Amino acid sequence: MQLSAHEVGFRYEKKGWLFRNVSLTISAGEVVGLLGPSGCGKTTFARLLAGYESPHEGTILLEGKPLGKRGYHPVQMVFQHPEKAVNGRWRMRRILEEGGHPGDELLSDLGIEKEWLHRWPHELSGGELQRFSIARALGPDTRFLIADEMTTMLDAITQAQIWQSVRAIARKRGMGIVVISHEQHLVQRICERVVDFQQFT
Ligand SMILES: Nc1ncnc2c1ncn2[C@@H]1O[C@H](COP(=O)(O)OP(=O)(O)OP(=O)(O)O)[C@@H](O)[C@H]1O
Repeated sequence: MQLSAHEVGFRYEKKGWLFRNVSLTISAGEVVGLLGPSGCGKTTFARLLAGYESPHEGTILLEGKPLGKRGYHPVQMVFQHPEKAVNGRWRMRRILEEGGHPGDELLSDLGIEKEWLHRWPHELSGGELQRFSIARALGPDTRFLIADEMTTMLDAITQAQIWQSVRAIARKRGMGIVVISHEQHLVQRICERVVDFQQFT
């Protein structure tokens, strides 16, 4: 299983090219880092990989085929601010089960306690809430996870715990991960390969 970008280019309306000629392949089970200064287009590129937007040039292929527009998307994204990604008027169980029914094994692998399922989002810490966002993104059909500054807001211990869990799950499932972060040391510690995105701008 491979997720690949072939000579991908993107521009926002009335602006010049944000990036062009991005060619990158991520294989099942691989952990790839994307580094680059703020504003160079990393999040935009991540949104293309996850199918939120379409490129103006080039193609994004999963296993050699264009990404489908319908059904469960096998490339899932987790963002920096979990509180923005959840409905504050739903309890955690409902939020978690929005896209399916994650098994007990996944919840325990991510360190999610059963008791948290009855709480409201504001009754959890940022790290606890981010574990739910990750669980929601890791449906059984997820093949690639795009972690866009996924642990930037968390303290070093929580950050390390979450990455340990996510990497273990990825190894178990053969899932690929794209790590987008400003934190060079984090990227270098957890990624097998690091791509400097600035070269495409
Ligand atoms: N919807 C949009 N419409 C117009 N311009 C946008 C839009 N979204 C982002 N941009 C611009 O595109 C550029 C790239 O943004 P993007 O968020 O992809 O960069 P980034 O590398 O992820 O930055 P950061 O590391 O700060 O999150 C920025 O200049 C941003 O202002």
